[in-house]
Amino acid sequence: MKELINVKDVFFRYNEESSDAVKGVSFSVHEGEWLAIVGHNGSGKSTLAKLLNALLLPYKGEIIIDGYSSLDEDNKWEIRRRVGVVFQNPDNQFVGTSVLDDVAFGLENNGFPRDEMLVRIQDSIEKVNMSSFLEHEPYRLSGGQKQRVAIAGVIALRPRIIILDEATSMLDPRGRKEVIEVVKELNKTEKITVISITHDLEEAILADRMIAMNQGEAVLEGKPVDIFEKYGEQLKSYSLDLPFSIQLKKKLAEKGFNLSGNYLTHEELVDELWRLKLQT
Ligand SMILES: Nc1ncnc2c1ncn2[C@@H]1O[C@H](COP(=O)(O)OP(=O)(O)OP(=O)(O)O)[C@@H](O)[C@H]1O
Repeated sequence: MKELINVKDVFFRYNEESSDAVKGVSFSVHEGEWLAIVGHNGSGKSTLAKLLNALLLPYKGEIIIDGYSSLDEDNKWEIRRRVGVVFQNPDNQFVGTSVLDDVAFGLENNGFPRDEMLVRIQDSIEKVNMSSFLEHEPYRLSGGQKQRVAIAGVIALRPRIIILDEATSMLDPRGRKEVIEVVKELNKTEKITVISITHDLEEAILADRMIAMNQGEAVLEGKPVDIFEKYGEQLKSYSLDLPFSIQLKKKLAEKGFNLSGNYLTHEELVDELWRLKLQT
C-alpha cells in the first residue's frame, strides 16, 4: 500500500517561551488506513492535526503528505486539498442556511463549475445518509446529523485523508454511532484514509492502528486490541480509560470466566456473554 503521510521526527512549540507541544513524533500512514491518535487533554493531539493540515509548521523535522512537504510554502494548498478536517463543535461548522448551501460553500470557494458542484453535493450528501435533509436548516439538526453534514462538506472536495479532530466528543451515544458508521463506510468503500483524534478509547477500537500521545510524545503504537491487552496500566497512567468491553473481559477473567478472543464492540461482547451463559 502506498504511504500517504510521513511524519518525521517532528517538533513544534507555540512560542519561544513555551515548551514543545509536539516532541519528536514520527509515524507514517498508508492509503486506506484508519489511524486513531489518542491522548488526554493537552497531550498534543490537536496540534498534530494542525501540523498534518499545514496550518502549523514544525520547527524541526518534516511532514510529507502524498509527496508534498509542508515545509515548502508552495505546497500548502496541495496539502489542504488532500486533507479534510472535521472539528469538534458541530455548531461552529456551518456557513449555509440549508444543508445544500452548506455543502455547496466549500465547492463554490474552490471555483467548481455549477454542474460539477451539483453532482458532488448530491453524491457527498448521499454518502452521509442526509439526502432527505437537503433543504433543512443546519442548526435544527441533531448533533450527529450536523457532523454528518460537516463530513459531507469535507468529502465534497474529495480529499484523500479525513482528520476527525474530536469530531464525536460533543455528541450523544446515538450521534456518535451515526458519525462513526459513516466514517467506517467511507474508509471501507471509498478507501478514504482516516485519522481520528480522540481521548475516547471506545472510538479508537475501530481503527487499524493506534498511537497514544502523552505530553507531546507518541508513547505507544500498535493495533488497538494489542495495546489495550498489553498496556492497560500504562494507558491509565496517561489518564485514558480502557474501553468497557476490555475492562469487563479483564474483570471476568479475574473471576475465572475467560472470554475466548477479543470482543471489542458492545454487540460482539453481548453475543459472547450469551454464548458463555448458555454453556454454564
Ligand atoms: N494556541 C496555543 N498557544 C499556546 N499554547 C497552546 C496553544 N494551543 C495549544 N497549546 C498548548 O500545547 C499543548 C498541546 O495542546 P493540544 O491542544 O495540541 O492538546 P490536545 O491533546 O489536543 O488537548 P485538547 O483535547 O485539550 O485540545 C498544551 O500544553 C496546550 O496548552
